Order: sequence, then C-alpha cells, then structure tokens
Amino acid sequence: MQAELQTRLERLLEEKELKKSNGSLNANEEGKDFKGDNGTGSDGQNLVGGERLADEQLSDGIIQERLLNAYGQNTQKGSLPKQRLLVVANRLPVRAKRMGEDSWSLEVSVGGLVSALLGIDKIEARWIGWAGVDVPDETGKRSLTNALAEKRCIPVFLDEETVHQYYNGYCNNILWPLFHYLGLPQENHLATTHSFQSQFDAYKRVNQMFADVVNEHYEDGDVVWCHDYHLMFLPQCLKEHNSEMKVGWFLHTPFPSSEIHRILPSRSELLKSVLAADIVGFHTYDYARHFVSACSRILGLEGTPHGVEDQGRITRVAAFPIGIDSNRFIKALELEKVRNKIKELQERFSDRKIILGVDRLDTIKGIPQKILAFEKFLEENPSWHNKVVLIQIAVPTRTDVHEYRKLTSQVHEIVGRINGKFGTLTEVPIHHLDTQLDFHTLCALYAVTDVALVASLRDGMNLVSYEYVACQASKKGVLILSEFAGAAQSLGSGAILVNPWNINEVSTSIYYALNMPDDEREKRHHHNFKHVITHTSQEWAENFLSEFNVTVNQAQMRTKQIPPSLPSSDACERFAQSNNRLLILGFYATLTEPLDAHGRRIDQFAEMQHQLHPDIKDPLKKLCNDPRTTVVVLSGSDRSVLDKNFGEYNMWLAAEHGVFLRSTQGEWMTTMPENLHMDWVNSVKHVFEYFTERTPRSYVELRETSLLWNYKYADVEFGRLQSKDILQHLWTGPISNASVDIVQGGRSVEARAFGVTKGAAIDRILGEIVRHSDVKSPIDCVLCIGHFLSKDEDIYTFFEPHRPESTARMSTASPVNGLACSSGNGSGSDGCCPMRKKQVVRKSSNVLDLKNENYFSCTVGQRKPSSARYLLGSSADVVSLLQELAQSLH
Ligand SMILES: O=P(O)(O)OC[C@H]1O[C@H](O[C@H]2O[C@H](CO)[C@@H](O)[C@H](O)[C@H]2O)[C@H](O)[C@@H](O)[C@@H]1O
Ligand SMILES: O=c1ccn([C@@H]2O[C@H](COP(=O)(O)OP(=O)(O)O)[C@@H](O)[C@H]2O)c(=O)[nH]1
Repeated sequence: MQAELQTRLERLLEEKELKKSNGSLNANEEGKDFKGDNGTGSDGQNLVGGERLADEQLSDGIIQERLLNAYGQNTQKGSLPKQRLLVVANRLPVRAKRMGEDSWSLEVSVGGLVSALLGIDKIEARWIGWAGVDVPDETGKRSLTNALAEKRCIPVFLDEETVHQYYNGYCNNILWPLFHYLGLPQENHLATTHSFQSQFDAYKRVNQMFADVVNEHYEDGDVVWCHDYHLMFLPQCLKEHNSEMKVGWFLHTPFPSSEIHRILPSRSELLKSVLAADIVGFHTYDYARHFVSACSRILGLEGTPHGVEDQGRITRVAAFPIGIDSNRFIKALELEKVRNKIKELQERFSDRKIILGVDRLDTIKGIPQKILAFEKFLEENPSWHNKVVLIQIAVPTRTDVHEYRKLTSQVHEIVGRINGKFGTLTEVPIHHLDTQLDFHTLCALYAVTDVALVASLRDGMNLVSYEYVACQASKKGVLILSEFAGAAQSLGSGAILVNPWNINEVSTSIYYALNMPDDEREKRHHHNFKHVITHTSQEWAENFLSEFNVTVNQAQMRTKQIPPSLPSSDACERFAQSNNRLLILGFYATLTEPLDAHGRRIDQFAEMQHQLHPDIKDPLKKLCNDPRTTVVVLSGSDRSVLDKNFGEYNMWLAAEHGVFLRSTQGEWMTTMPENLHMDWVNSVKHVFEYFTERTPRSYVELRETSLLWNYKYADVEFGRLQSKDILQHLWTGPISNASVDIVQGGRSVEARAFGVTKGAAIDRILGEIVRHSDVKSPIDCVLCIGHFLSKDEDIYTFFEPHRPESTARMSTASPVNGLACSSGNGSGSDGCCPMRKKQVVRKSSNVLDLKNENYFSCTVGQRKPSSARYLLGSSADVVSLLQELAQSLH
C-alpha cells in the first residue's frame, strides 16, 4: 500500500514537473486562441477538442506523449498512441432549435458541466448526449446528426414521454433533490413513491440507449468518460457489452451521506452499476468518502484508501476538483465589446455598490435565502439604502418540474415584496432577471461587481464563484460563499464562508464585505485568484485521465494474479478416470447457501443457522457413497456444527481447522499436537466479550482451540475500528507472550492455538484416512475446494509447495504446467509432484501418487490473488461442480 502511494505521489509530481516545463497550463501563457461569444471557439469550429494552429498541435502532441509515458503506456518513437476520449453526458454542449425541416440552430447550453468541459481543449474528444429537443421524424434526426457532427457531437434521441419520466422525473425530481440533501419532493411524497418505479425503469432504459450510441461509436483504445447522476447505469451497461472498455464516471453534484442515499429504493443497483466503472470521481474528498461509505454500508463492500473492493476488483474512487478555463475569462475582459459593457454598467450603477448573484433558478441555489438575507441587511443598515443593489441573474432551468415552477413564483413574490418595501420611484434594491446572459455580458458583470454572493444550500462545486474571481483581477471584489458549495473547500481561504440558512450571518457578512478594508480585500482575492488560475478545467481533465490510465494498468496487473476459473469438465474427467480420489471441501461459503443471492438482504438470523445449500444434498450423498471417493469437510467450525450438517453422510469431518477428526461412521478423535498451549483462552475470551458488548450485532464463537470475534453484521466502519482496537488490546495484553496466532478475516478476528492451520492438519488427516481406508491404492486425484482465509491457504501448497506463482497464473488453461514436476527436480520419474516426496516422512507417507494434472486446488468466491490454481465464483458453482462430479461416477 505504502509503495503504491509513493508511486502515485511520484507520478503526480513528475506530471506536475512536465506540465511546468512545458508551460501548457500556465494561465499567463500567451498566443492561445480563445472561445468566442458562443463558446464555439474563436474560429467558431469545434466545441470539444478540435483543429488548432500547427504550433499548438505540436505542443499538444508533446504533452500527450509525455503524459502517456508517465502513465506507463507503450509509446513507440514517432508514433503517438492514440487515445480518443468519448465524453458522455446527459446534455450536449449545444441545445438544438429546429429552424426548418432539415435546418437547425445550435445554442450553447448553460450549466457548470458544459462550461467545464468546454474548457478542455487539449484532448481529442467527442461528446455524446441529448440535444434537448424531441425529434420525431427521420429527416430531422438525420439533419441534426449531421449538424452536430460538425461540432464533434453525437446525439442520443429521446422522445418527450421518456424525457418526462427520465429527466424531469427520476433525475431532477428524485436524484437531484436527494443528492442535494433536500429530501424527496415535499408536496407529493406519495405520488413520487407511486411513480418511482416507472421513472426508474425509464432511467434504466435511457442509460441503455446512451450505451447503445457509445457502443456504436466506440473504437478500441477509446476512453469513455461518463458524467453525472443522469448516467449512473451507464458504466454497467458499457462493461456488460465490452468488459475491456475503459470506463470512468464523474459526479458533478454532491454525493450525500449514506444515510441519505439509503432512502432510495434503487440504492444498491445504482451503486453497483457505478462500481462497474474503472474509476469514479467526485469534486471533493467528502463526496468520495460518502460514496465509499455507502458502498460499505449498503453493499457490504470493503472500502480502501484507494477505492472500493468487490471480489478482488477495485474501483478507484478519488476527488478531482473541477476548475474553469480561467484564461478565457481573463482575456475576454480585454475585448472591446466587454470593455464597453463594463463602462455602461459602471455608469449605470455609479452611485451604488453591486452585489451579484448568478444561478440557475434551482432549488439548491438558495436564491430565496439569499434575498431574505439581503432584506435583513437593508432592514438593519438604513444608511446603505439606495447605495447598494443586488443583481440576481436567475437562469430558467428544468421548467417542466413542479418544484422549479413553484420556486420561480416564490422568488418573484419575495423580490416584489422587498422592492416594494425599499424601492423608490426611480430605483429598486433588487434587480432580478429570469434570463440567461451571453458570455461577454456575464464577464462584464463579474468585473464590475463589488461582492458576489453564492448562497447554495448544496452545490457540487459552483463555477460561478471561480468565474467571478477570474474576472476580478483589477477590482479585487469580495466573494461570499456558502460553506455547502464544493467550491468552499478550494476558495475557502479567500472567501467569506457562510451558512446560507443563517440569515443573520449572511446579512452581517454582506455588511462586512461592503466595508472590508482594501488590503484585506486584496489579500483574500489573491488567495482565490491563485487557485482559480492554477486549478483549471484542463488540469482537472488531465488529472482524471492520467489517474484513469494508471488505474486501468494496475487493474490489469492485479487481474493476472487472480486464479482462472476451474476447468470443470477437465476436473470431472480426471476425477472419473482416477482409482482413488480425495475431495476436500470447506464448509462456510463453500457449501452453505448464499443468502443475498436472490435480492434478499443479508439476514443475520438465517445466515447464522449455517444452512447447507439445498441443492447440494443429492450429489454430495452420491459422492460420499462412492467406494473410490473419500470426501472430507475441513472447517474452522466446531464439532457440533459439522455433526449437525453432515452427520447423515458417509464422509470425514475435520473440525476446528483439523484439530478434531472423525469418520461419520466413528467417534471424534483429536489430531491435536501434544504441545498445543491453550492458556491464553480465558483472557482472549474476556477481550472478545468486552468488544461484543460494545459492538452491536457482533458475536463470539467459542471453540475448543480457537475463538472467533465476528463483526460481519455490525456497522462496517465501526466494526473495522473496533477490530483494530481489539488487536491492540490483544497484543498489549493477554497474548503478548502467549502461544497463539491472531488471524484477521474479512470481518472477523480469530485467535487460534499457535501453528493450527488447515495445511498443518492435512498431513495428519490423510494419515488417519488412509489407515481406515479399504482402498489400498494411493490417492491419485485430489480436488481441494474452499473459501479459506489466507492463513489456511497452506492447504493448497501442502500438495504443491513449489508452485511458481507468476508462471502458474500465466498458464491459466493447462493444469499440466501448474505443478513443478520434472524428473530433474526430485519429483521422481513417475512425474509425481515433489511434495509427495517431501511428505514421505510424514504420516501420509505413500498415500499420494498425485500427478500434476490430477490436482485441482480451487478458491471459492474471492477474486483475489490466491495459492489455489483455480477459482469458483460462489457456493452455487461448487454445487454445479459436485453435480457434474457425481454424474461422472457412472
Ligand atoms: O443540464 P441541466 O439539467 O440544465 O442542468 C445544468 C447542469 O447542472 C448541474 O451542474 C453541476 O456541475 C457543475 C460543474 O461540475 C458544478 O459546479 C455544479 O455545482 C453542479 O450543479 C448538473 O450536475 C449538470 O449535469 C447539469 O448539466
Ligand atoms: O446567464 C448565465 C448564467 C450562468 N451561466 C453559466 O452557467 C454555469 C453555472 O455553473 P455552476 O457550476 O455555477 O452551477 P450549475 O448551474 O452547473 O449548477 C457557469 O459556468 C456560468 O458561466 C451562463 O453561461 N449564463
């Protein structure tokens, strides 16, 4: 882990150096082209990526080559690896308006996501999304597709009803308010609950439609970057179609606490689907932390400092704070038409200070709260009447959603009341505009403003605050910023942070901002400005994509260490051909029923009954009754558990990791080594019980030679903390000098007598089995299958001690390469495994005649590096295998 962190850090520093030396991200760099009024670039050509001047292309090439080298990709001199980016977002950067049967006008869409992605001009990208318009006819679809192609945009066509259910319904009436901590729509809770399923179905359908378009345009090697809450199903849809596709997902809104997310009926499906991506990004560390925590608490998955682990597959989760194309704003202020607008505004408001709000008219933006705070300021500061104006730009948005329409009339009502109260014949204190401004007017307004007021109740980032800072190089105005906007984490040192719900606080902050001494204003602005010009949208995208490539490479390396699936027909064939075969099976999670398999939640009561998988009984009975097959269940459980579950079969039971052994025809015997010290038991029990009392739903399993503290059903994070604490208590207390091993499981801590492992026991078990066996020929086929802790994986290596890890993984298909068997390495001319030779001194001497290809070790369920040769996905797969083996007996 430490090593991984170091390389990550080293890589980031290296990239930073590269960028510095190239100067490509320097905000003061000269000679770049900037996007025009409509955001289509100064030449009006491409919205995303695009053709630029030759010298720029050259420098882009160098950057890309260096970055890709830094990512560890293969680059051949002279031939740059091509990595196209497919940006997939609900909204295209342009909104289409139909002008005629086959003619369209394209306007730039408003919103932070579009603004940020338009700021990336150094990566070749295509954009896939909805053009914001219903196009029912084929002519329209064709002509719009062509018009958009010129902007490197690819449309996904959605009809009106689908947009209603998916966009207005599930996205903006359910996910949006919930992710912003506003709960589900207040007025019609029941209606929402009722329509939930149909909206969710539409949401899934639309995500599949997006996936279909991506699949159609995808070329090998492309990177697919999915955006936002509209497309949480997309990563799964894409990976199901092509598991090799590189898929990233970025959320532009907050990700709420798991306590909020768990309200969603579709909470698990959404999380699982997002986790199908290789990398998942958020604006802030808090959102990333909430996501990991939701995956732990809701899906029961392991959260690591790097991401979320599911069955050995890690989805990287990290914070990538977005930025703006600051140069675009800084340069715009030099344009003549912007300078003219600035002059106009200065003249118009020459006798007043300007407070500015720029927001989509959205429930999350806290517009009513902002206006009420301004009212309070006017009430408390009569000397400021007629000397200050609040200009509120409220861009109409999502107007088909009830809550948004309600907000519009609410805001109008408050503004009207306040203007009525404080206005004069010629002036009003609030200029409220339900409109969208063009880029140049917006820049001019930012530049003349004295105080920008952002009062979001929650906001993923809030780019308006960045844009304001970028335009304030000369005026150095004050930014009042809600602590609930993601931007508060990056601009917090220069801004005045406020709680928008606290009207008094916002009102006094307005007063403070208007009266702030010049030097303080300058210092605060300097902090913010430095951040805004160095943390650009270009850098944001590069960081994300760099991390993306590293993540994919690391995942590929990890996959190579995971055992391949068991070739079951080969195993069955070898098994059937053998004269004396041994089947060693684990119990828990190997032969038990997976309780959460059919959408049922994990149920502690049911699961603790340790129920055998219902389909296992027949094949197991058949195998146990076969005279040439010996079946052993080898478990950590105590004798009573094995008696209860397997008493009726003709087999061997090895309880407590093999310390106790019996044939079901006979009595329990102990294989316990004589020097097994158990003097630690009472004090460890005391510690475990202490923690059980303090950790709800944890429990202790008391066995004779081991004690297990299990927190599988407890709160994951609390359980993990408690387990760390337990270890500390044990090491510093009862076991400091005792002869005991502490074994950490996924959700358990086990104390066992020193040296007790399944691998250590198997030799003694084999000796006993052979002593009692009627079959006189040696065992010539072994299947050893279990969901074992890594400590117990020595059972696999008992049969195969010299297995070269890496080569074994490479040669996934053929078991022949698995065992290190050659006549030159002491294995004997019969081609038997070397272990057998080593074992001749043990009790199991001469009982094994195991050829390389007749040995099948198999880990169950855990897609993790393992000493086993093969993998079976779950106990259901074990059942299928046993059924096949039983059939092969004929
Ligand atoms: O597409 P709309 O439904 O009209 O909404 C506009 C966008 O609103 C949201 O923007 C967010 O992204 C910004 C950039 O990361 C961030 O600064 C802001 O805090 C977010 O609210 C939404 O997430 C986008 O998908 C919409 O396009
Ligand atoms: O009249 C307007 C008002 C806003 N914006 C843009 O809309 C974006 C709003 O992004 P923000 O992150 O602040 O919030 P969002 O609307 O995405 O939630 C910013 O880039 C603004 O420049 C605009 O182009 N015209």
